[in-house]
Amino acid sequence: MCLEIQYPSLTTLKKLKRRYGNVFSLYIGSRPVVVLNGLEAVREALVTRTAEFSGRPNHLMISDITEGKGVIMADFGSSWRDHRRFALTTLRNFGLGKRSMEERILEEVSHICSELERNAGSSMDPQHLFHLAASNIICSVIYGERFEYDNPVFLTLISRIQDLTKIAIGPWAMLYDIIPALRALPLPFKKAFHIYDEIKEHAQKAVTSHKSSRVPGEPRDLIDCYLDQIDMIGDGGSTFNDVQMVFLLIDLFVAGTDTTSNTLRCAMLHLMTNQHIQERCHREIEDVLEGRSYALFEDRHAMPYVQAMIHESQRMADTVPLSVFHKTSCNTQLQGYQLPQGTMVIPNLSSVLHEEGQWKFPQEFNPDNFLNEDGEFVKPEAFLPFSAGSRVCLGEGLARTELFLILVTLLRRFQFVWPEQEGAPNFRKVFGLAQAQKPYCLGVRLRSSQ
Ligand code: HEM
Repeated sequence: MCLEIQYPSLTTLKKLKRRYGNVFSLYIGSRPVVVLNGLEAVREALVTRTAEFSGRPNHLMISDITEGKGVIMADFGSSWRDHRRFALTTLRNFGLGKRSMEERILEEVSHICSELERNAGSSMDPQHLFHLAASNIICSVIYGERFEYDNPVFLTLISRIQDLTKIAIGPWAMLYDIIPALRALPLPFKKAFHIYDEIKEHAQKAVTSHKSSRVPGEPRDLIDCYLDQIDMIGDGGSTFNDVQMVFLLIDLFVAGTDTTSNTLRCAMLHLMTNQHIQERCHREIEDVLEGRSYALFEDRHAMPYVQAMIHESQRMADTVPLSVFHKTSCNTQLQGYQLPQGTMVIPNLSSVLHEEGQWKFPQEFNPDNFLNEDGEFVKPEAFLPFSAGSRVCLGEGLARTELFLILVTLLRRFQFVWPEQEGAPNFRKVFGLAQAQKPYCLGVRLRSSQ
C-alpha cells in the first residue's frame, strides 16, 4: 500500500507494479483504488467477472458533471444497459460494416484529402484536421449532417469540448476528486460545469429542431432513432427521455473524437519515420484496389499488412491508457484478493499493450506484432485498446472502420515524409484521459500515380 495525493502517471504505476505485483492498491485522496496490470488480472476482472467489475465510480468531477447519465459514466444498471444497447443497435443499423456508414466516412475522407492536397509539397500540423474529421463523422451519425471545417458553430462546439477536456484532465479536476471540501468553492473547476451546460444547450437545440422536422418511423440519424424509441416505449417506467438523450449525444461526441484523431496522429508519425512500412502498405493497397477509386471496409481481409500496421498504430497510440475507471458492483475477489462493493478499479490497459511475453516487440513500432510466420494477420489476446467485457468501447466498430478507410485512402494518394527542418521526431506523449502524441508537422507529397 502507498499514499498518493494525485493521479499516478504511467511511470509511477510501472514502478509500483515492479514493487508490488500486478494487483495493488493505493489511495487517491482518501479513496482506496485498486490498480490492475497485465493481461491476466485485467482479463479476470473485465471478462471473467465482468458483472462484478462493470460499475462506474461516483463523485469524480466527470461523473458529477455528467450526473451519472448517458453511458460512459452511468453506473451498472438498467439505464446504462438500455442506452448502451440502443446506441450499439443504432450504430449498427446505420451501417457499421454496411454501405451507409462507409459512405459517411468516405465523404469525410474526401474532405481530408482536399485539405492535404492544399498542403502538398509542404508540411502541416494534422491535429486540427484529424480532430474536425473525427468529430464530423460522429456529427453525421448523430445529427445527420457534417459541417464545413470553417463553420463557426462547429468550431465553437469543438473548442468548448477541448476546453472541457483540458479541465477534466488537469490539476483542478484532480483537486475536485481528491478534496471533496473544495467542491462548493468558486474554483476553476466550476468552469467545466458551465462549459458542459453550453454543450448541453447545443445538443438540446438539435433535438428540438429534429422534433419539428422528423417523420416518425423514418429516422435520418441517431436523434430520430431515439425519438422513435421514446414513442415506441412510452413513458411507463422507461429509461429513455429527453434528458438522457442529451447526455448520450454528448458522450458519443466526446468519446469518438480525440480517441480516433490521436490514433491517426500516432499512425502518421510512425509511418513518416518508417518509410519501408509506409511503402509496403502502399503496394498492398494498390494491389488490392487496382483500378477501383475507393476502398471498402471488407477490403481489410485482403490487406494483412495494412491491418497489422493499423493495429500496431493503435497499440502504440495507447489512447486510453487507464481505460475509464471501473467500480465493483458487489463484494468480490480477484487474483486471491478480497474487494468490497464500491471499490474503484483502474484497469491499466497500457500495461497490457506493452506487456513483456505478450508481444514479439513490446516497446517498438513493428507490424510484425500482428503477423504470423506466413504473413497472415493475427490479433493477440493482449490487444485491448478498446478494453474488454461488458463495458468494452461501444464505438469500436465505428472506430475500426474509420481508421481503415482513412488510412488506406490517404496512404494510396499521398506519401508522408518527416520534414527534416523539424529536427528529430519526438515520440513522447502527453499523458491524459486520452493520451496523445505531442504536436508535430506532417510532410505531404501527392503520389504521381493518382
Ligand atoms: C480509437 C478509438 C477509440 C478507442 C481507443 C476507444 C477506447 C475506449 C475505452 C478504453 C473505453 C473504456 C472501456 C471500459 O470502461 O472498460 C471506451 C468507452 C467508450 N467508448 Fe470508446 N474508444 C474509441 C472510439 C470511440 C468512438 C468512435 C465512440 C463513439 C461512437 C466511442 C464511444 C465510447 C463509449 C460511449 C464508451 C463508454 C462505454 C460504456 O461505458 O459502456 N469510442 N472507449
